[in-house]
Amino acid sequence: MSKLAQRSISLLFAGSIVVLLLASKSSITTMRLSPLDPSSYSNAHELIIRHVDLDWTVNFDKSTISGTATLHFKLLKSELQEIFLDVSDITISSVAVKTSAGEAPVDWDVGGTVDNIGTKLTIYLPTKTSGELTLVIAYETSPKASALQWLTPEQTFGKKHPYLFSQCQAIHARSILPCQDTPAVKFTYNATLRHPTEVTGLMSAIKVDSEPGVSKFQQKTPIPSYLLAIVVGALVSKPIGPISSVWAEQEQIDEAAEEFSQTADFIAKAEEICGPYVWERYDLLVMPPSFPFGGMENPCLTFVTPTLLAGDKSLATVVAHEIAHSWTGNLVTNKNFEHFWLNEGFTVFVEGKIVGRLAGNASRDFHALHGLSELSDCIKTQLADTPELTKLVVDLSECGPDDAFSTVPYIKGSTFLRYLEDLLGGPEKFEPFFRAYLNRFKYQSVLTNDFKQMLYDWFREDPKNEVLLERINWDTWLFGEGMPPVIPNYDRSMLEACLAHAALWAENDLETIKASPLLKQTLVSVQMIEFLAQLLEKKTIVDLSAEKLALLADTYGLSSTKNAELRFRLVRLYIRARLMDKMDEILAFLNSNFRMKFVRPIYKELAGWPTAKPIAVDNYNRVKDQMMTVCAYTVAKDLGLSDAE
Ligand SMILES: CC/C=C\C/C=C\C[C@@H](O)/C=C/C=C/C=C\[C@@H](O)CCCC(=O)O
Ligand SMILES: [Zn+2]
Repeated sequence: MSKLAQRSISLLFAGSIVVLLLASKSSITTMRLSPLDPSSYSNAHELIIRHVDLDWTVNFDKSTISGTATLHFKLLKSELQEIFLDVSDITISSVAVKTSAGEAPVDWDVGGTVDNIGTKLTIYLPTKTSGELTLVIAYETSPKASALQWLTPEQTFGKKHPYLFSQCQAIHARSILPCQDTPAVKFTYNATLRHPTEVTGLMSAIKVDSEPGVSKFQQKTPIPSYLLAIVVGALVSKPIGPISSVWAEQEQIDEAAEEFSQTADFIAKAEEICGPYVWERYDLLVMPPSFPFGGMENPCLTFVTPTLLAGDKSLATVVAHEIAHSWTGNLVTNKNFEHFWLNEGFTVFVEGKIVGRLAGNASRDFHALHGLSELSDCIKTQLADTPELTKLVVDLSECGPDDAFSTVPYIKGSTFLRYLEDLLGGPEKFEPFFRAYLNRFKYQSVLTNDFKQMLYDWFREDPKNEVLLERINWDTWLFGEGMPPVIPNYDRSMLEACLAHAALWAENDLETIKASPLLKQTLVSVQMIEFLAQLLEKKTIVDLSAEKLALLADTYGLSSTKNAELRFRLVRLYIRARLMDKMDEILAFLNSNFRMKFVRPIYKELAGWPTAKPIAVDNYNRVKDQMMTVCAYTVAKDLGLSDAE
């Protein structure tokens, strides 16, 4: 973890920088900021936020949000004298304790900034307190708040109105409000949002009231801070199900409604698997192309990338994934991001079950096998220099969650659950346990041990399971590096055609390929994606030339495809073939969206091609201001640019 280990620390007192230290690796190698969460300063073992009232004004002219956050705490300890909160690039103007008698200002200071983590806000309580406590904090965010992206009208489809959106996971909520920015703590929230009258404001909550320029929201189900979300822009909506509408700019609304027409079916299957849906609404919002992820499970309003708009619903499984989060992640939440697999591995597992129920078990297994291809690619490329990040449970005491993010918790985690399901008697035995686990831990935050303990308690009811439970090598699954230690016995029927096509193109010259009867076989979109993924996995491809890739693109209609997963892989083949003639096409895809899943591997591959690297760096410098902070930061690292180290 050496490259990640360095966290620079600066001390600030009431806004002014006093000392700047660069912590040496050795002085902080075992630093854990708080007992519950290595990525948070909060003393959440001593008090917890139960409810937040936000009064926010969105200032497009300054690219800031200003207003107040009223934090309602429950104290877990008597005689508490200090409260530690997380902040990042926030300017605080006042902190007051609120009682029935009014508001009384209290002392506070900020200090101890750790790179990629943020700053500690200490609030000094005047009298020894116990029970409950309410703090009112008046503040303004920075134009560079890492959770926010501000778009000019020119950067939107409609070109008329500005646009603001947030992405708080994992630890960026601290850049939009002072809080205990740890998933160990859950709170309900109410918000009053003031914004220009011509645009619409939405949040990860139910809209309870609106008048021109003011929208009010209520989230009655407790959420961790990373699920706080806001969007303000020229948005319209279209109903797509009994509890669902899709939101987008006018130009994309019809396309989006069609692409995501299976939403209600996904919800129905998810309820069969997980239990009743508690969030009242499930709306979707199609984001601008700079949204850095495929989807974000913001409660009541999932955010999705426009790169899902393939035209044939082939990428809509991301919506099934986000729906599954309504239980796994949003109801039962990882206590800190070292146990992120409890959110993501569980969600991919449910996503697979939704696919299985709607399209059959062959599709479920194909989906899982495709996940393993993505995992293998990620381990060999993105994580080649940081094998410790291929563990299911990672150590975040030395690096920020954004640095540790990968597909490992998703795919290794879901593979582990499938292994457990197969071992312990299949879906018939495992699903009742799974539902009971969700029911037991709903509204709570959990660690891996909570899951393990419940699994043992449940399956030990039948003594015959003892011998099966003994077979589980928890240590290797949780702390072993690399690919999963056991690959379940998946149905490979849909994969075979992908392997055959990949072998054909990798092992043969043009004439042999042209004559192959395999070319008459039709592959569905998801098989096409997997076929290209398999081709990219090949160590050598015979005659990887412009002609061969032109024939490939032509044969499978790749040049004109709208499918971003296909374009992503085609572009990577162009780079592998060192096709400088294709640089415009490569850059066009690279600049068409800033979803990290796509742009990071492409930049990384360009960085490994000496002639192309300066072009990639130059392109990055030109467009980085259009990226979200997390994307700009991680791509800079992938390109080996020093300011990201
Ligand atoms: C083991 C990793 C530890 C911590 C990482 C946790 C969060 C990291 C952060 O960068 C935020 C991630 C947010 C993800 C949101 C949605 C994903 O499901 C998208 C997956 C990739 C994609 O499809 O684009
Ligand atoms: Zn997810």
